[in-house]
Amino acid sequence: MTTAQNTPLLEIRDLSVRFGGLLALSEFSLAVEHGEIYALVGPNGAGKTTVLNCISGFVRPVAGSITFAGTSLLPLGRDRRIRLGIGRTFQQLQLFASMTVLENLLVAQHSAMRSGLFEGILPFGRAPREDHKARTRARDTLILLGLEEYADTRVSVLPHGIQKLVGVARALVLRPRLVLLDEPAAGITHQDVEAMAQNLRTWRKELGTTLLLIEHNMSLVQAVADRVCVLDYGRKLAEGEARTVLSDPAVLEAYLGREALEEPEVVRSAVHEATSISEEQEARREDSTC
Ligand SMILES: Nc1ncnc2c1ncn2[C@@H]1O[C@H](COP(=O)(O)OP(=O)(O)OP(=O)(O)O)[C@@H](O)[C@H]1O
Repeated sequence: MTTAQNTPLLEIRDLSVRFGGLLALSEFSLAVEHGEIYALVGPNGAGKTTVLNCISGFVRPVAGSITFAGTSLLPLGRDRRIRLGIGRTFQQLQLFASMTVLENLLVAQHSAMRSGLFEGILPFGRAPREDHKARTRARDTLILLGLEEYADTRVSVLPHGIQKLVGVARALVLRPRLVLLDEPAAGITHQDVEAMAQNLRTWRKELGTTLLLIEHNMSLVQAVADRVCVLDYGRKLAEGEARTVLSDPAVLEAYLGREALEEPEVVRSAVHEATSISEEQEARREDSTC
């Protein structure tokens, strides 16, 4: 193992963010290892998206540092961060709805080219060989995500679950080292959640991508996350293996409120919910680590 791999791929130290009088993040620290699937969870307004926004450059913290692959991120603009290998999906998908799936992936690469991500690649039309490369990469990404049948379909007519996958494909087509996923399971069916869990494991394995995801869907978190961090009021409340962290009374209280915690039945069912990883999920987790 090289020295670079001995240090975390992403390291956040003592990050604080203010929005006017609101302290959205307070001395928040986090380290994500190479190849890890790391989940950030917590109640609404806890500060999860703010963490992702700080990493990708949409929000500037008032204090702290973020290091990615040994490079300090905070002095860098958003394009530079993408060029370093940080990809991202959004809660609001931000796809071009009137374009086809393939065109969305080509546009993503085109934008990256313009910002210098793929140095030497010229815009479409002017360099047919490079256009061919971009199309090949887009098609490969669609195959990896099982989306090839939708390549020539307009995004607007696709079901929401498929659109979410297209959002992920758009991030993965640039082959990021780290991908930030903002609620990949939001608004998708139970069946799609299963598929999403399988996908996350496949992407990690096939592309060697490290994944940092925000998620409210605890089934998905338990199925895929190597580690979980719970945020509450901008502070880290707990961190560790999903099953342990999600049954921690302090975590349950943050989600359910103190009154609910005093109701043994509520606690029992919440703990059950938080710890009931099916045998099937366990088996798949073991498969993916082979
Ligand atoms: N641009 C902004 N301006 C002002 N306040 C903001 C801004 N962005 C976030 N906030 C506030 O900061 C706090 C943290 O927000 P954030 O979106 O990071 O939470 P979250 O954990 O992602 O919530 P959710 O799960 O509901 O998406 C919230 O109180 C939110 O209202």
